Amino acid sequence: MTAAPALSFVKGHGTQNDFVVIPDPTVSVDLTTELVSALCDRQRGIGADGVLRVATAGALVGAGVIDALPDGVAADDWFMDYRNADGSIAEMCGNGVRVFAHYCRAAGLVDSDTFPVGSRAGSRPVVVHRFDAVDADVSVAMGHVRLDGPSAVGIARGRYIGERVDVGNPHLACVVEGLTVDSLAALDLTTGAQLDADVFPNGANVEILTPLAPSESDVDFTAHMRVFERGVGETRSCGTGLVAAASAALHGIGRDAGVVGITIPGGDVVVTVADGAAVLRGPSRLVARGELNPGWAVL
Ligand SMILES: N[C@@H](CCC[C@H](N)C(=O)O)C(=O)O
Repeated sequence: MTAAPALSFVKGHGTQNDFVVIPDPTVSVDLTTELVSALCDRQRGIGADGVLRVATAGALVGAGVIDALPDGVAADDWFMDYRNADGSIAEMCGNGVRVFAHYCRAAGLVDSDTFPVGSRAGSRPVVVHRFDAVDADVSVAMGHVRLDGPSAVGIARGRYIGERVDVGNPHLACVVEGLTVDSLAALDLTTGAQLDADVFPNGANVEILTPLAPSESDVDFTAHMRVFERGVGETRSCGTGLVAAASAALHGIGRDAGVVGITIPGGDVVVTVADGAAVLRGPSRLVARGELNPGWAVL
């Protein structure tokens, strides 16, 4: 048993998908599974859906945290070293990139509103449309979206068919015919999502959404969604999941492009799909900053 180290942190969220941000430019924090789960624990830690370590890609390669620079990522790029609440590593986190970019801009790590954020899935260029110390509005170029065909998931006593979608990380996006906002809200996600392990050997995130409704506003369609995340459980939002859901829903009505506004329990985002790629736009809020005491948890 070891005592958890003293750490400086920032707490932030993107549509209530919340993160403990750990600035660690020298990569001196050993982000073990135990440390990450303690940080994310809502009773004994700060509480969050995940951890975002802030360091350059080059420093993370030098420390052996990542093996090599991922595609398109330069050594000097700020890199989002993302961990799920259970301590597992995921390739990408769309809401995390918004919060990460907001933190980098507000902390003065970058002096431009457009810059690349490194992730294990590759470079994710961002545009910070506006920011202050607390709030920001950020777009993330989420890269290539790959639709891989159908699969099924069991949730409570129901079985849902969805589209497998790779957004750098794996998803099953299920558009449910006849699902209303009320029946979506009533869905029981407490017992998790049972995926086909042969199809998803590394697990996946599962999105359940209402069919696209045509919109008269500044988006083409709207939908409502809930999500069950790999390594976390139900969260109030998932950026990669929103991109997967918008892409699958458009595909389901025979379109490969469109602007979709999606409401999740944590708020609203806009996903623009075109040319096999997507842009995610939404808010970021930096809620608090502080210091964890030495020995704040026993690991
Ligand atoms: N909340 C994230 C996704 C985080 C990773 C996911 N749980 C996984 O394991 O793939 C997002 O906003 O995209």
